[in-house]
Amino acid sequence: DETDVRVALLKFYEKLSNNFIADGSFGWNLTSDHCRWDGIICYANLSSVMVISLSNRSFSGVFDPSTLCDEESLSTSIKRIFLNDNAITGENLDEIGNCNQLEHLYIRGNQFSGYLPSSLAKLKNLKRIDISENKFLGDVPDLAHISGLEEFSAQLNQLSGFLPSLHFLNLMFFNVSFNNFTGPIPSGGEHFPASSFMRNPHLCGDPLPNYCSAVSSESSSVLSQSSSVSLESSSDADETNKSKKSKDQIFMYAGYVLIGLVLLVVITLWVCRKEKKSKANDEKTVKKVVAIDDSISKSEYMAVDMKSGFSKSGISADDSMLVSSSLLPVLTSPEVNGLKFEDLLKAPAELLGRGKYGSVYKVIYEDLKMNLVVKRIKDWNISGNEFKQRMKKLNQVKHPNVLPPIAFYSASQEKLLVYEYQEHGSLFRLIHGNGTGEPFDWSSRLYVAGMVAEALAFMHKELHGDSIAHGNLKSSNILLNKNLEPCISEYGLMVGESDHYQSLKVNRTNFKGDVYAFGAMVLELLTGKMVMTEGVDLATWVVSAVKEEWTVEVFDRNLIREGASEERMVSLLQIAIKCVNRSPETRPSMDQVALMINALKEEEDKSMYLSEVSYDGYSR
Ligand SMILES: Nc1ncnc2c1ncn2[C@@H]1O[C@H](COP(=O)(O)OP(=O)(O)OP(=O)(O)O)[C@@H](O)[C@H]1O
Repeated sequence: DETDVRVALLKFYEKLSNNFIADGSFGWNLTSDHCRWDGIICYANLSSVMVISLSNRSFSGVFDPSTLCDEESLSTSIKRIFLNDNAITGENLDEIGNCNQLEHLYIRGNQFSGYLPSSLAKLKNLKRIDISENKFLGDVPDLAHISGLEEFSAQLNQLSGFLPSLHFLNLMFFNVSFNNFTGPIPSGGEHFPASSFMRNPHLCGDPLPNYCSAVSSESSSVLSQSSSVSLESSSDADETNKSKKSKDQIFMYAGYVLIGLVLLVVITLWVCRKEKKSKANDEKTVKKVVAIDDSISKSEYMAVDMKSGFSKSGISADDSMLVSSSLLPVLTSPEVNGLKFEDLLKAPAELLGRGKYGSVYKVIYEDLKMNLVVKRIKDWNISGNEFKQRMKKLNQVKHPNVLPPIAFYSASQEKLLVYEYQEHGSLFRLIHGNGTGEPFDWSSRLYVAGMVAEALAFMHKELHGDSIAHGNLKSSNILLNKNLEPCISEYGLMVGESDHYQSLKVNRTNFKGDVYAFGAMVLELLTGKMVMTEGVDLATWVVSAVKEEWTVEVFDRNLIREGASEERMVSLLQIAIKCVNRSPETRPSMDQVALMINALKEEEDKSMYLSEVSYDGYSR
């Protein structure tokens, strides 16, 4: 009953705030509706609690899960608990296992200590857990049977023992760096970057640079059956390994010295001959240019734009000859292994778009199962080396709703990026019509907004340290993949600020710039209007319409006609308006945005479910 729920929540609050008796200042008291308390989100039309969101509130007391999870109406309703970035302690978290609906548990950046509760294994619905930046000790309970787990973040603790074997292929976030884990990285772990495992002195195997010795692997398989066996055999193996390594190192350094000497001789010879050859080279260059142009004109399918685009480009004849015999660095797809720059030049191509910063071509490459898209970026102010580093970095960060480049090419004046062609078009086409009159209903729009927000939040989190934002987020860069799910394309190709944003003085090339662009895109979804039409900016128009209390007028007529929930459309509008705040510091982070949209999605799902149930005559 509701009073029991409030009593339980107040008990939880008192412990969290160090026995500070709730005085109502926080909005929590026995007589008010708990669904309106700060930090509590309930299901739509119900009084059951779905989310407890109390991150970053300076709590320094104890998290006692029994206060929540022993109260039946809470344990069967709570899906998400967020207590990040407080100074909360807690050693006995055992009762958390009774909150069996829990999907997200975020307690990052607190003072938790002691062992992780084995009852975590009972949370069969768990999707995301972040216990990083605490002082947890000992083994991680076996979570292998929780097949829906998407995130396991446990970095910066004092956890030890063997790594749990999780369903690595389903995991989107995994990080156990800065702990004391031992033994080989379980299979599937190699899909994550080394930074997910680093600073665990006794971990070994792919993707870490240190191999596992046979002894340590064997002992690990024995040890994995019995966690109380000593680690002596593995330290013997370490010794053997060390002496083997030092011999290997001597050979390696000798090799380096030899290669260095050979290089020195080659360079000296080359410098001496260069002067003599320079005259002859001038003649050759002319011949090479002719040869390249010949090969292009021989290709009967090549679209004129692509041909002239490439041949007029800043690629010098020497560069072109060089790449025509070398392969394009392939990032993800093994299917394009062996792809050459020359192959791209020869393949039939169709211009998809030409912008201020370059052009995009669809390339039909018959040897592959897929069609390709080649994005040519001109005058990108980034060195070849930086570009390669960036591509490598982006390649390490994978999200199912972010389209990765599959290969790239870098020359002095331009860069090429190769993507897989997505035949279902872009979000821009879906919103502004493609002539087919396909309906784009409210729940699909909300779904798209939520998915893009989650994917962007993921990229921001993973690339925070490298400061790589999307930089050019807009509906034409959201493509529908083969499952018709939205996919963010062109992440990290910061090509400067696009014109209309420049006029608004919005810096797009940082994370808060992405938040602005995301907000503008959500406004486009809600209104069905272009982000910029004849110099009028959508965000400014919407904000002034809302001030004038014309809120309902801004929504796309199709949404009104469909009978979409006005309450939830207004909630999404308010989230978007927060994102397009003129002051970057005031904009929420993408993590917060994703959280808000997901809560809205849950409300939408719940209300659809309720209306279906009452329609079927089962309810009340
Ligand atoms: N991988 C892809 N598959 C299918 N269509 C794509 C792909 N990449 C881009 N496109 C489409 O090609 C068109 C041109 O892309 P381009 O990136 O030049 O346009 P833009 O996003 O409007 O401009 P820019 O990104 O340069 O600011 C767009 O309609 C875009 O949706």
